[in-house]
Amino acid sequence: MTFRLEARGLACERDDRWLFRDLDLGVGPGDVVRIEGPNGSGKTSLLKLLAGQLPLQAGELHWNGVSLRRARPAFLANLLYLGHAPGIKPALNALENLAWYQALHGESGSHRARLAALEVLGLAGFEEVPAAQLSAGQQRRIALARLTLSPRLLWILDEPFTAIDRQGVAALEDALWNHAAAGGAVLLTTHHELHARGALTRVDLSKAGD
Ligand SMILES: Nc1ncnc2c1ncn2[C@@H]1O[C@H](COP(=O)(O)OP(=O)(O)OP(=O)(O)O)[C@@H](O)[C@H]1O
Repeated sequence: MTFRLEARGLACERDDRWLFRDLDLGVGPGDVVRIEGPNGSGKTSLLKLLAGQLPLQAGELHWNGVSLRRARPAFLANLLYLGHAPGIKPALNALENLAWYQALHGESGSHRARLAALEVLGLAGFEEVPAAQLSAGQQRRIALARLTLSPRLLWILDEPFTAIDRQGVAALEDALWNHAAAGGAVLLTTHHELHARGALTRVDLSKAGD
């Protein structure tokens, strides 16, 4: 399926300072786009704008040529956004977290599929442990299990490699490139060096503002 997210003239002001201005970018099938810049340059803010989590201060977003103001439901139905924090419920176990997430996003999903996703993420044996009792990396892995469960086309991922060990990093890199090769798209921030296995677009915020 073809799709396209287009951003035109985006800007973000924080504390009387422009983090970026007049920013254009587009993403469609097969694209991996890495947002780069030092701490505080606005990478998370940009991803939040692109994911519809922050109101636009300037510019426009279009999904398949239609303004996001009108296309928001179709856009959200195709978006998987993983924020900086793992975004999981500490009192729920891994299986319950995935079921909760799927219910929240109107996705049907089987217990079996959730078990399989947790196994892929190396959480076999930890499925029923409350997330609060898991390590930071294991908690991140619960969040990342959504990637293997969800059929969504556009992934927006904020520092997805945080707290993940070397083996997990390699598996996640595979998942990102496989998603793009299968016709999906990935927009991400990471301080981890990403090994390009396809076309990698870089958007540098270090000189995009004041
Ligand atoms: N909710 C907020 N209200 C006001 N200022 C904010 C808010 N969130 C972030 N900022 C400011 O915006 C700037 C950019 O923050 P942002 O998190 O987008 O940067 P980043 O490039 O993702 O940084 P890092 O690499 O450290 O994750 C920072 O100076 C931060 O203090």
